[in-house]
Amino acid sequence: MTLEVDVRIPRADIEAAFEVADDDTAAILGPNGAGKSSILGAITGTVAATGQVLLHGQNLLGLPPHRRRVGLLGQRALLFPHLSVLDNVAFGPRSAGHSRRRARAIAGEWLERLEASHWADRRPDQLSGGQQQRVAMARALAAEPDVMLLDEPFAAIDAEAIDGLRTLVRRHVNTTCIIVTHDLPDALTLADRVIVLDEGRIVEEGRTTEVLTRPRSRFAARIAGVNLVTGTLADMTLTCAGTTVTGRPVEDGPGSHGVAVFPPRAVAVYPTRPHGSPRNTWPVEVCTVRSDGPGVFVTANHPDLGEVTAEVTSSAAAELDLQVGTHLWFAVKAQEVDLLPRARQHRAQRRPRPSAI
Ligand SMILES: Nc1ncnc2c1ncn2[C@@H]1O[C@H](COP(=O)(O)OP(=O)(O)OP(=O)(O)O)[C@@H](O)[C@H]1O
Repeated sequence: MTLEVDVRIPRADIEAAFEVADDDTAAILGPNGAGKSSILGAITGTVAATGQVLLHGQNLLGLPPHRRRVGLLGQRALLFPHLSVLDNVAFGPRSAGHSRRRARAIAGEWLERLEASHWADRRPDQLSGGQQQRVAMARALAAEPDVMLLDEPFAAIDAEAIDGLRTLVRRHVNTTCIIVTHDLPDALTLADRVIVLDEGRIVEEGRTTEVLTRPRSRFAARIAGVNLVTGTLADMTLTCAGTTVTGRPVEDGPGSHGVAVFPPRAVAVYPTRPHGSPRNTWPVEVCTVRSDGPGVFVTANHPDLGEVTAEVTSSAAAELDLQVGTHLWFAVKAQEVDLLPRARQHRAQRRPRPSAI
């Protein structure tokens, strides 16, 4: 369902209007205090707002929070400490009017989908933070929300658990969704579109890869400023037109669409083809040269990969003939390249909701 947001939030002078298309995911990015959580609060009903939040043509602002069919997963799991994991997850279906038995059956199914059924009888304090967050995700999804809001859902999770949780979100959050994040991989792997908020106003909005490759706002430039190449993933490669980019192994398997991400400082620049070179060695033609502080950014075109930017020191720049049209070689070590599955491409792999049991 398409979500149309056009709200004013008096507590912090926030005014924002945007739309999230049916079953799309939008990432809201922005500096601390920009108003990201307040906007989610306006949608859930915990923050006072005027204007409208339209879903099925109905203005959610006129409804009490429990009737909005909006699910929220925040930084902390906030499970009910006195209930078992199963009963925590059954809470949503039970509140929606299902019998206790049916609510537990739905909860059991969600726990299985999120690979958490072995904790069904435990209490929340017997689980790690990452495990609790997985249960909280099951609890939110078991209520079958029309819209899912994720407010920095991995911010308090140990680094090694984040990839697994992100994969679960990709597979199982199959409804219109907004994620607030500071993390580039979250935006790239989960969001179709990016909305950048600063001081309560939207300063930039667009398709994720476009905003992150050509950021116009200072904030997007700060978290992006990376090279992104889109293509088809295999275990350790991404193929774009006829060129293969080798990187670190990817979890989400061969055949899916993905993106190779590497920072300009990882790109080495040579006037001729380097010997004993890394796997990723590409002939390019310079299109722009820009100085920024101590670094010089050289953007060059490759016939398959498109524009790639390298950052070199000013002394290295002086030794190279950096004119528009100069032919150079760019080289990037495979361990500097992150391969990530793209947001949209997993829609087909997503499973139906388990309410059909
Ligand atoms: N309960 C509150 N009452 C009044 N003002 C608040 C309240 N909570 C937050 N604010 C103000 O609202 C503004 C936006 O805060 P919000 O938490 O929405 O920003 P954010 O972009 O989510 O920030 P962060 O990334 O730090 O979580 C800030 O100026 C903040 O001081």
